Amino acid sequence: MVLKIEGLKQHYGDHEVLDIASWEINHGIYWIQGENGAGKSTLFRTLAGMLPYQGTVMLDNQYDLRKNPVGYRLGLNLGEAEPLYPSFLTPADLIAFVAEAKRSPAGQAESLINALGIQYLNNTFGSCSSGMVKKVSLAVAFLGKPSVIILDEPLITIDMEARAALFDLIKTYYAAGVTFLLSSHQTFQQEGLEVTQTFALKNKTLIEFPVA
Ligand SMILES: Nc1ncnc2c1ncn2[C@@H]1O[C@H](COP(=O)(O)OP(=O)(O)OP(=O)(O)O)[C@@H](O)[C@H]1O
Repeated sequence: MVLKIEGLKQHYGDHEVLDIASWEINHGIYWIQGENGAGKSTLFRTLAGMLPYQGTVMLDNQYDLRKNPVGYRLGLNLGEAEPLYPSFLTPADLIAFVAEAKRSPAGQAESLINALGIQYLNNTFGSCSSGMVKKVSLAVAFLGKPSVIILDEPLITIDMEARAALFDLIKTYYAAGVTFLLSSHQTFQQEGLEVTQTFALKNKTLIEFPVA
């Protein structure tokens, strides 16, 4: 089991967004669909350990998000839908910082930077285009040796070249054993990406999609 959720509840104030009794996945590429506001980003942020939650989240049968936060966080990366970084920071600073935190192997950051065509590494985020910020956030999501990479709306704002590079990266990392959770309002099919299973986030929970 790569990822297992039990009794997961999530709310903002009185507004309950997630109520997932049980969900588990093995190695694969999973497409998480859902209407605007269904709770996809909330689920991903919860799985990334960014929000307090009720329930249990377990990675690789051994890292409980609450009990083994360091092992868990080394094993699961999130690329946010609309990443925001301090405007004074540079992509070079951010990538170096995350590479160290995620214990990234030598040369990995450079190869991701090249693959995604990230330029102007030493200009501040304040002067980067939104597509460039997104590319940096995608590179950062691959750093280290994660077991799971979650990419929330990975296709927004990036150009065709970066899109092709991203799908190559997903295929390469998947072949090396990484599991992906992807959300997108566009289909992945035309990119030649074989999705293991599709789920829809509906009525606060994850259901197999299409429903049999
Ligand atoms: N920080 C927050 N505080 C309060 N409510 C929030 C917050 N973030 C999200 N919500 C609410 O939680 C619900 C789920 O939002 P979420 O962003 O997780 O949905 P989503 O499925 O990712 O939507 P989209 O497809 O539009 O990105 C929405 O009703 C949203 O208004």
